[in-house]
Amino acid sequence: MTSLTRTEPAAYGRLLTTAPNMHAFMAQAERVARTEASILVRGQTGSGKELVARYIHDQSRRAHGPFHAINCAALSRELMASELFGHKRGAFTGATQDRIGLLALTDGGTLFLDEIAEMPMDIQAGLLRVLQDRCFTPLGSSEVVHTDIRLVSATHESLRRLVAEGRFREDLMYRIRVVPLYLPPLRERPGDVEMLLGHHLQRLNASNERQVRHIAPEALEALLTYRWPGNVRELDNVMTYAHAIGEGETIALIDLPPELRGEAPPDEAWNPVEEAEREQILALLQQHGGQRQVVADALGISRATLWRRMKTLGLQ
Ligand SMILES: Nc1ncnc2c1ncn2[C@@H]1O[C@H](COP(=O)(O)OP(=O)(O)OP(=O)(O)O)[C@@H](O)[C@H]1O
Repeated sequence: MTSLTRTEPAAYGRLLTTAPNMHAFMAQAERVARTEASILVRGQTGSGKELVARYIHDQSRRAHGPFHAINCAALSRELMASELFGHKRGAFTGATQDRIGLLALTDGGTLFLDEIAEMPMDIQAGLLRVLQDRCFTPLGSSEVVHTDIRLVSATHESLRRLVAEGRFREDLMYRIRVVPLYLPPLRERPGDVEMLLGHHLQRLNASNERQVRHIAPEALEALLTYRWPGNVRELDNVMTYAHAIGEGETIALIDLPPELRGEAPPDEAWNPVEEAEREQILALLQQHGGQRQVVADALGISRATLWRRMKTLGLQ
């Protein structure tokens, strides 16, 4: 069995790494943090872009000012406009009260705009005005509000390509990517997968009954050779799953999700009843440190039935 070697990572705020290219990346982030330049972090999903933005804020002269983050992909056009610019009561149906937007709330601080490529064109125009003239107008108001924000944006897409396709304003692109930073994906950070496996196991051991001490060699091989398209977030989820699903001190290959074992995931046809059952079993496994007998007792079924249900639900 393989016990993970515990390499002490460097911590940049909450971002942990042991990789030389990441130390270089964070040193660069630290240097630009001290300027007022707008920064665009380019990186894959789950690779830590928000942690980088937070670190830049904490290292900047604005560290004592506010830090706010907004994910442009998660909001409708209307909600994004009102989140950012705020609105006056009566500005639209449902606006029953005045609302102060993030652009005003972040005055003197740093605003992190995640997935900026998803920002609709008319909101882009409003943001450009903030960067050029340091002012904006809340929805339904004629008042001009002044604000002093430092912008850190992030995208997993090429803004140049979006500009060429007419989906992103060229003038705004130049304003927000004064300094572009390219965050390496997890698979290009030497040593980080192993370090993060150890880190997450320690965290999971601390909050669960099950105490994992080893990873079986073939499971470790699968974890180290996987491409991690969802980066650190995916690694975190995979370890939470493996910790909940297996038993005893060792994570075995069978405890890993199918994609890590080189298999297609179980039938994707979504079944809400099965989904609810899957969640219930996972929650109980987590709660009882992976002890299947206790989980079977809690569900009022035999251990063999639990095993069969878990197999049907793609949990083993
Ligand atoms: N190097 C790291 N060390 C420890 N935790 C990390 C690291 N990178 C990311 N994480 C964790 O992984 C998760 C995803 O990170 P984060 O939200 O910063 O990624 P992101 O690139 O902004 O994701 P998205 O593109 O989906 O918005 C968070 O829980 C974060 O704490």
